[in-house]
Amino acid sequence: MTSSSIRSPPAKRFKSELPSSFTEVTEAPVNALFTEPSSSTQNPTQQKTNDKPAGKKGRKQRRPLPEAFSPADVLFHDVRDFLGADYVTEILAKKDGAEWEAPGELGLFEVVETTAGAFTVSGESLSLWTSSSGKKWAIITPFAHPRDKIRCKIYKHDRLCSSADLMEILEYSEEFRGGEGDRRKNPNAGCKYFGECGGCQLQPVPYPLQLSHKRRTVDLAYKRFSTLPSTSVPDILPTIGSPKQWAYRTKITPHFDAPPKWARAKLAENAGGGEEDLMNGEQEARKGWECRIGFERKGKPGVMDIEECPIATPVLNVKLVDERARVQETIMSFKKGATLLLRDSLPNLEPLPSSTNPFSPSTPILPEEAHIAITNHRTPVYERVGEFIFSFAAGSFFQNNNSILIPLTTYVKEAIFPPGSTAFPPTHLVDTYCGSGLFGITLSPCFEKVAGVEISQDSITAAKNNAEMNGLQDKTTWLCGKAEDIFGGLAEKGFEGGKSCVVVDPPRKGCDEPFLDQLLHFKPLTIVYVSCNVHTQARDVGYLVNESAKRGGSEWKYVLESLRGFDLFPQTAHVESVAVLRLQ
Ligand SMILES: C[S@@+](CC[C@H](N)C(=O)[O-])C[C@H]1O[C@@H](n2cnc3c(N)ncnc32)[C@H](O)[C@@H]1O
Repeated sequence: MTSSSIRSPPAKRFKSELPSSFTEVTEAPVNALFTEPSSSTQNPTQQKTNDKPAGKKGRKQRRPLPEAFSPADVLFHDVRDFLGADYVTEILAKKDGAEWEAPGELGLFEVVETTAGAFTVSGESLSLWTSSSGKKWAIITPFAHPRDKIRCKIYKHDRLCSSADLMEILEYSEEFRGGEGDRRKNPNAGCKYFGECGGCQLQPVPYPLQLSHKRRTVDLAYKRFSTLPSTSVPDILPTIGSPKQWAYRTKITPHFDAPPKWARAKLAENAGGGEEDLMNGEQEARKGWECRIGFERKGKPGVMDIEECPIATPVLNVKLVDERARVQETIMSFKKGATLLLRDSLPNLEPLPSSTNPFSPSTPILPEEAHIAITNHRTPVYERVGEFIFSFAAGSFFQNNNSILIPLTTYVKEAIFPPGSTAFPPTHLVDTYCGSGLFGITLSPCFEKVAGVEISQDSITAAKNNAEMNGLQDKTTWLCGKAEDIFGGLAEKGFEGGKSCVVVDPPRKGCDEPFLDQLLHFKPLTIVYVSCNVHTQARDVGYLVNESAKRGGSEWKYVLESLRGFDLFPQTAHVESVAVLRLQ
């Protein structure tokens, strides 16, 4: 794999420039930084002359292949590209299980010194190990970056690769360090849990390079999973950065484990006594283990104790102190672990906007300090996106980075109505997988009619309520039902493909074929597909483009006009991808 996997300069086809509301953060120039395997590594003390499998002699390891489009599948593609597709194809063709067998020299719990050569899509490092007989193998180590010289310890073998724990960075690569979260630069920067917490893989990476990484992710996803020829995939446009790169996350869900069984048994021993016995018993039962409240450890079981999360909004971190104290105090009453919910909200609106007294866009924007944190799943949360107000139950879906929602929704609007276009503009919008109506409501000023479709009745109720709070009850329709069988229901409400645009924003698993088939049958003028999983998006977009070419013959087809990532999740490896398809 080489740097040519990212094409530049950016596409010319989608003329729309960034809306004025964008805080543009320029990407770092994309070069070989991410991808070149550096020189291969052999631990000199471990060199042997043959490739006996590291597992039991002769035993074939039969392991299930990862589910298509899953993180494990994406990782396997990273490994394949890193080792060389031809080399991997050759190994897989042998059908003797060789792809599962780590070189004998690379035993479990081996400590290896190596130089990281590439970045996986999920932000881990890949190093190349070549055995003395020439077998190539990848070592995956989190929290290291391309060109870092590292010491790591192998803990698991997998197909053509091994996973390792990072023990030490012997020499830092300069390109991938020096971001705001690099604690070498400033010991108080970023997060003190970086290197252990599974949440943010990219913290030390300068932000422009984070954006380049996400652009590369979109590019790779379409190469790997869309089945489209390169001529049908436009150059990936630069990733749009998040206005806030820290303190942006409006929802966090820390977990905690229940006390160990033996501790609860100790407590039970004293249950029959008086109050003093009970207190002493509880003190005893609390000894010898720690109540940890936080997030999962990377690559290890169990929860890490985390007092503060620097990507969460300030009000959530303040509330986290109280929530942690509450759990620590009552932990002995828990038989099972649990997950806390902390959600950032505007304070209750008074009077509550309604269809007769809708939210006024001139309402002053409240400062950060006025926000509150909600912890009950059912309590309504209020969030403002530009001139619109949204309310939804704290436990239901809403995008987690409010700071980028105006750029995102403005971009979708401008993709539907490209400046200077002479094409017939859509008058109707169908917001599929609409949640509480984010796209339908924010884009409503551009349309005569808007319909939202959603599987969750609670979200549809919220969407209807949001339409009313914004005075949009007359031009909007919200339908609960599976998106898989919805376009028929819209026809009677005056929605025809020939005057409509469809926004598609499914969950991570993407759309299923019945939905995509109905979408093709509906034949809207424009489809804007927004996704937090670019791999399933690439699959679905490939299906739409390929099937439309088959079904439309020489009459019509969908063309993938533009592709771009939005950074809804700074410091993490996740990207939100927006694909624009136009009917031709
Ligand atoms: C990624 S969220 C997007 C929500 C909304 N567009 C937003 O940005 O706030 C995906 C939504 O799809 C809904 N959903 C999941 N499966 C669905 C299906 N088969 N049909 C319709 N909606 C579905 C979920 O309830 C969820 O609200």
